[in-house]
Amino acid sequence: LCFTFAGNGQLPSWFSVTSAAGAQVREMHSAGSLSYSRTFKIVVVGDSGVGKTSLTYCFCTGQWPSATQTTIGVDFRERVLDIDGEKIKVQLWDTAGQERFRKSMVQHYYRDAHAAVFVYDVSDVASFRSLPVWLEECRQNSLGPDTPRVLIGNKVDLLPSVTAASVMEQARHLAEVHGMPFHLCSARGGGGERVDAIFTALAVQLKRQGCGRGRRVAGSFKLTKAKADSDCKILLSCCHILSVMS
Ligand SMILES: Nc1nc2c(ncn2[C@@H]2O[C@H](COP(=O)(O)OP(=O)(O)OP(=O)(O)O)[C@@H](O)[C@H]2O)c(=O)[nH]1
Repeated sequence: LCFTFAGNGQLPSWFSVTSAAGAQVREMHSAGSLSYSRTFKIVVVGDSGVGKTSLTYCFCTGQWPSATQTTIGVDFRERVLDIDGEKIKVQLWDTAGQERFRKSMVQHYYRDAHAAVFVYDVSDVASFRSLPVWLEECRQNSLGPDTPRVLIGNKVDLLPSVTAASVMEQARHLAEVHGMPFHLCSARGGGGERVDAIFTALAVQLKRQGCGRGRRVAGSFKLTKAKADSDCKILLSCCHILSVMS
């Protein structure tokens, strides 16, 4: 119900070479058998419907999701990138935008996160106005100004309006004030490359900052922290579903 390990062996294994901020990045869609030396945990937050699921799906699978459903609790999507010769798992935590599906789980989403991605919908001013709330939630969970953060204005494929343009200016300003890069993109039709570039650049930045060391031994599937993490997440999300249902 809650878990989508997109790309886990479901996708054609292809990769291409590109560069992000001067780094050599081999992009490979994650397969279950791929080994990696460390994991970057990135939380993706924003109002319900801004496109968090679509963006994370797009990055991890290279495809546009034919349909999405409101996220309950959290979804996990992963992709292994080869950055400067090191295989790194980029784990995107696609969190629920709706308050009733977050509740007491919030602190677990943020625990040990290396970066946060804030998303708003350029066609929905309210989703932009909510950003301070998401920034504050992150700050309260130890993802403050020292943590790499990115602001994304999604759905630029929708017709531009005067309001959208003025909101973009305000978004630029907000990003500047909070010291984070601001990107416009679309998870829909043809926007995949841009989405790729945004998340890849963030992963490169995390590598340069030395994040995620000492998490998992490459190729080892016995007693790994990743396995324990994964089991923990399943348990936590089950508890959350039960609490929502009751
Ligand atoms: N036109 C357009 N529609 C998009 C884009 N990204 C997402 N959508 C649509 O917006 C709707 C919501 O997308 P989701 O990805 O489910 O949004 P979300 O932020 O994950 O929502 P919650 O799970 O409720 O927090 C869906 O109908 C998507 O198809 C985009 O870039 N352009």
